[in-house]
Amino acid sequence: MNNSNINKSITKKILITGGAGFIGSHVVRYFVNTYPDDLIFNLDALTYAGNLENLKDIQDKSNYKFVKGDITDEAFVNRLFIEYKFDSIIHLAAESHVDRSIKDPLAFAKTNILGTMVLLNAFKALWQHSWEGKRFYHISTDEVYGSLGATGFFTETTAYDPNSPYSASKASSDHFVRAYGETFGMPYVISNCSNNYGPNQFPEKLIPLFINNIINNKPLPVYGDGNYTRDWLYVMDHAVAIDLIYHEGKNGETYNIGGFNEWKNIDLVKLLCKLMDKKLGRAKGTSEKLITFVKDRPGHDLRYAIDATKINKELGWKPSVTFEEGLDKAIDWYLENEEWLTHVTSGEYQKYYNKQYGK
Ligand SMILES: Cc1cn([C@H]2C[C@H](O)[C@@H](COP(=O)(O)OP(=O)(O)O[C@H]3O[C@H](CO)[C@@H](O)[C@H](O)[C@H]3O)O2)c(=O)[nH]c1=O
Repeated sequence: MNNSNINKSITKKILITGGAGFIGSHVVRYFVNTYPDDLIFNLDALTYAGNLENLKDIQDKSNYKFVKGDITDEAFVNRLFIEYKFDSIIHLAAESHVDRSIKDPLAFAKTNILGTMVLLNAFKALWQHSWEGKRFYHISTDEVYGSLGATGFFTETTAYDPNSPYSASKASSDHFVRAYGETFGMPYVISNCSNNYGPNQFPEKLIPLFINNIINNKPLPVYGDGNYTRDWLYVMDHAVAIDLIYHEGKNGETYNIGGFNEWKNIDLVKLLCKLMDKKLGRAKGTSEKLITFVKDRPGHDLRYAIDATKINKELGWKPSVTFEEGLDKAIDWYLENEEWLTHVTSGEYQKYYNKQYGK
């Protein structure tokens, strides 16, 4: 196994997949602005969840290039790798919504497993003769570990035990990345993160969906009894962790990333309602009336909680944004960008970009 880590001082061609999506767009912007000497390529299929509007502030930077394409298109990906000879990959492109994975598991296997393998193969074909200074970084999820009971934490050595088609597909892609490391000597690193929130998140996930519904006076569908627990992390803190792991993480290692910030869904939703009433100048208790308990998600994981000691001790990372600050910033962003919300939910941006980039 090649243990050399990434050298910051040498100009690199870095491919970020899924860079037009929620977490990806924050990572792309951070890298483009922080590393002007590196060339940042953003490969994204611009599905319903990807949006170039998310990156309009950096679209003309000389160290940034957008490429529209699907990671499952093997011939296209191989051509791209031969043309640009990427030094490293930060792989975020994925189908990510658990409810969608229950409706269409195959789409998740295709993008998350097959797509990852296409990238691994293309990277292997380029560099197998010499892996020096190269790295495949797979961005993954804490859901691969399955569900916790009322106590305990996921650590990097917790056994994988995925429950949803989404988490099974991410667990599988993690395994393939490790297998390419063991079998072909590919230098890799993996991180598994908890629930992200912040600007630009597609309003199907809990926080942006409920903000959007409160704005529009629509019901807030809380699954089951609402006593499910998630750990929440502001998306920019995730982007900073990714930067640290990419540059300073050890090859062949996994890092867990979390917010040290557990909330029961129902408590989080009530807090959101309170904050939104204040922001919208509505009477106390107005938004809470929108809470509607609905049928539970099948196979709903009870609790996720991350032990982020390793990344803290080894790389000095910890979240910088408190939940109060983060929620406040996120709510303000959605209120200031209601047009974005309308456009992404109507698919209008997609039509525009698909026309512009050909589809
Ligand atoms: C959309 C929705 C969600 N929920 C519940 C289900 C979960 O317990 C919690 C959060 O749901 P979601 O926002 O869908 O996120 P969750 O299933 O935890 O998964 C997220 O977090 C994962 C990391 O833990 C990421 O890997 C996934 O890509 C991301 O989608 O809220 C509701 O009660 N009602 C809803 O309408």
